[in-house]
Amino acid sequence: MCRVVRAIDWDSGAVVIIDQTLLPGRFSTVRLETVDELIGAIRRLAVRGAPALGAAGALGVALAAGRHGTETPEALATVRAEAGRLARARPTAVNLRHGVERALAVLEHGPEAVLADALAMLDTDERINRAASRHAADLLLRLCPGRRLRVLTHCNTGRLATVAWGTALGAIRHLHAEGRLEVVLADETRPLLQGSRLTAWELADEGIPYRVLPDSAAASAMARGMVDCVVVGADRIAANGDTANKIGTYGLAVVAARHDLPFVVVATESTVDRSVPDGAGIVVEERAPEEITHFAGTRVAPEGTAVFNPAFDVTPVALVTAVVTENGVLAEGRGQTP
Ligand SMILES: CSC[C@H]1O[C@H](OP(=O)(O)O)[C@H](O)[C@@H]1O
Repeated sequence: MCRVVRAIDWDSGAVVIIDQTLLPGRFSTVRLETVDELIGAIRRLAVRGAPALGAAGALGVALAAGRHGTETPEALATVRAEAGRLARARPTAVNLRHGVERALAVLEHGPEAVLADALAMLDTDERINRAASRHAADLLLRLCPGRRLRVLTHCNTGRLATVAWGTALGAIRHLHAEGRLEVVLADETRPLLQGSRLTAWELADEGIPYRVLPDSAAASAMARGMVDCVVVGADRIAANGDTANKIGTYGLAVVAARHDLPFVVVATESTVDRSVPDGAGIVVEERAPEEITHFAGTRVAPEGTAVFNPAFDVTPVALVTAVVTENGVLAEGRGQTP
């Protein structure tokens, strides 16, 4: 197992991240000393995942406050302007905005207070993720009694997407630790391959059995009886439980419902946006065409190819067995959970 380094941390006046664009081939950390550098890292998904982005939001405000100070109205205005740009770096992931807002709430108390609060957030992240994923694992065991589970998951929701442990992948870690996991079926998760690059890297590092599959094979795997349940993360959850998550999640929910398989969303309360009544109000990030027209830097689609490249989709809560957070079941869709 590699030395457990947090996906995002603070060191001597800089935000330090694992550069996830280089995994699994190269494990490398990057020091980010300005908000603009942090925004760039967020936009290219060097740091990613809802809870990790929440930490990035809070630590980014600490960077700005430390760099500009908070003594004068002009300094405060500069910090707030940088914080606003940071919060907009990825529009769907509400944790990023929540992390920025949390930090701005203590800005008047000075840079040290902002940093102390952000570091406290880092330290509580693992406890929160372990609690949310514990509730999810217990639910999965109630829904699928008596056997070791074959769990299909999408994207990456582990310690690379959070500060520690993970949400959906955290539930898988609990199941594995208790001998209740047979295999993880990890969608590769095009176009950026968070599944085959990052989830596979985390699972291999811990000796957790897994198979990677094309996103397009997930429906067939469920139809062929290879899957007991589906567990995914979230990037924004509306007040009614509608969930925005990595593109492809909605299709998994439809097929899971078709085959009457449990479909469980694991998230933290910080990913719930109660200002949005339902999924219709969730802004979905559109990403660059090159993510589709190129593969590993090589053009694979003709010049001039138009693309549709949303980073997320929205799953109606009616298709979800349960949305689970550190407080337990937040919302239920398809019938009562036992
Ligand atoms: C534990 S939150 C992980 C969540 O974030 C991912 O999106 P991205 O890789 O673009 O940051 C994906 O939607 C995961 O479910």
